[in-house]
Amino acid sequence: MGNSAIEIQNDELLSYKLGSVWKDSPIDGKEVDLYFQPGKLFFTMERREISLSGSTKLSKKCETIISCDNVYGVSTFEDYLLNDVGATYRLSIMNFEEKSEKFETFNYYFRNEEEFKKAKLKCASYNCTHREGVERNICVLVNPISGKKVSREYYSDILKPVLQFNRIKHEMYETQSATYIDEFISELNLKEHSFNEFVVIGGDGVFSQLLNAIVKYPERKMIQFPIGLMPGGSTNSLCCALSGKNPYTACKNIANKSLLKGDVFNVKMNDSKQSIYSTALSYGLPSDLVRESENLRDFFGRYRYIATAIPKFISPKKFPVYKSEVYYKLEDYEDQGTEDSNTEKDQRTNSRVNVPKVSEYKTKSNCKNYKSESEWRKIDIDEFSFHVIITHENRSSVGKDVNAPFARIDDGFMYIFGVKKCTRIQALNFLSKASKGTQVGYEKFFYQKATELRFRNPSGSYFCSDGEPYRSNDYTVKVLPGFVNLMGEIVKE
Ligand SMILES: Nc1ncnc2c1ncn2[C@@H]1O[C@H](COP(=O)(O)OP(=O)(O)OP(=O)(O)O)[C@@H](O)[C@H]1O
Repeated sequence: MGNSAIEIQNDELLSYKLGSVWKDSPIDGKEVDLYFQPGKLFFTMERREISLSGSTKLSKKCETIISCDNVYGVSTFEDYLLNDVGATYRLSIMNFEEKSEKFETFNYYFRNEEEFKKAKLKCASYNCTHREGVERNICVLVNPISGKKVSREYYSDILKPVLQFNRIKHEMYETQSATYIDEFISELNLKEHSFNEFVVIGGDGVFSQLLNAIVKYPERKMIQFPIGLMPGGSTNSLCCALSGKNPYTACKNIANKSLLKGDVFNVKMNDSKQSIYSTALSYGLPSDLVRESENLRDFFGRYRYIATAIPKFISPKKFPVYKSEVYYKLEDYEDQGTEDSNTEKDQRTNSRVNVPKVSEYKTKSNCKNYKSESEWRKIDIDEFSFHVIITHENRSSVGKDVNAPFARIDDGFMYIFGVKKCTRIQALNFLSKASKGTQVGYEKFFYQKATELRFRNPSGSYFCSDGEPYRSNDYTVKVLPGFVNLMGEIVKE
């Protein structure tokens, strides 16, 4: 927010006057005119009378500017005050003050009912309570022990005020144990609660638990519910792909209900156990680190992986090598109708409107027709330091590194990437390159796009998926394109 009379007066022709209003109070508020430049600004002009050599002229001075980038909602109210004022017509704008990281609300009281009704229509796209004609009702799941233990704060200080301002119904539940989500979903009575969306404030692990819990009950169609994420966990890889690292951006995507179809993958083990994952399936060093670091969670928190990794890099023992036979299929597809959807999506991004959203647009991943069944091909490497399967770029909220810059959550593919058998020095070299994002060209690095992967690993070996270890040496992984409705936008950094 700022004051710039000249800029606004030049731009005034592009603006729509919402009405003549009292600022802050219908009784003794300042009289101003409220303007709106769609996707850009709300601003007010103060009307003042100035005397010029005996005659009086009306002059206008810009009074308040609110950038749409910082608007988290616009609500309208028809209040009836029990005093002389009678009916009042209020338009409230929720603004995020970046410097103080605080929300503030601007209230404008219309003098004229007709103007208020027109203003309400003009700002209709800011009505976040209803999307696609349906009243929203969100089940918010908060993991109080994940990551830096900020999930509760993210709920009370960011999400809750934004949902309340936008009059979006929600109920919050804190996970009470490691099995809470599974039990919660199995007992959830949708007739009683009528939820139609989920929000997870926590890490990749709880999101994965939710996904696996809801697919167990296909008849309840919860997989159709949009799922929003706020980065309360240690790594928040999926949230980083949807909203970046900033909890406010994540909250805005939830308020907007900005939807995209996210790819996940399905893992089938030799004992026919099957699960759905969203973040990463790792084999080799990272999977050992996850297993070995779990008992350090209480002491080191999100730094437990680093605490476990350091001894591996300084120990005189041989640097670990992991055998693995990897086969992949890459089915080709035809892209249909993506031009329209991209144009619409670009317009949305360019408009810089915050809370309003384009509710329906085709996403890339629902527009694919597979052309041909491809054959299994073997990756020409048998010994690795590690390999990882992901469906998105795998950015962590802790560091600046991006593990798979070639992957996007809605591109319809998964990717296997990793480091071939290497020495300790080469591994350190890789880490240094990865921290600068230059690992893709490194000779020890490899990656392969795939629609299906099959693994044959030494017996007794483990892999880790979404932070959970599994013992299996024979497993198949298949991408499920556009399987889950996620609230977010592809992060471009
Ligand atoms: N109240 C609780 N007590 C003990 N464990 C819990 C509780 N609530 C959730 N959990 C477990 O915490 C684990 C980790 O959760 P989560 O993924 O949110 O955080 P994280 O591991 O810190 O972050 P990330 O997955 O992004 O690295 C999950 O396996 C979940 O089952």
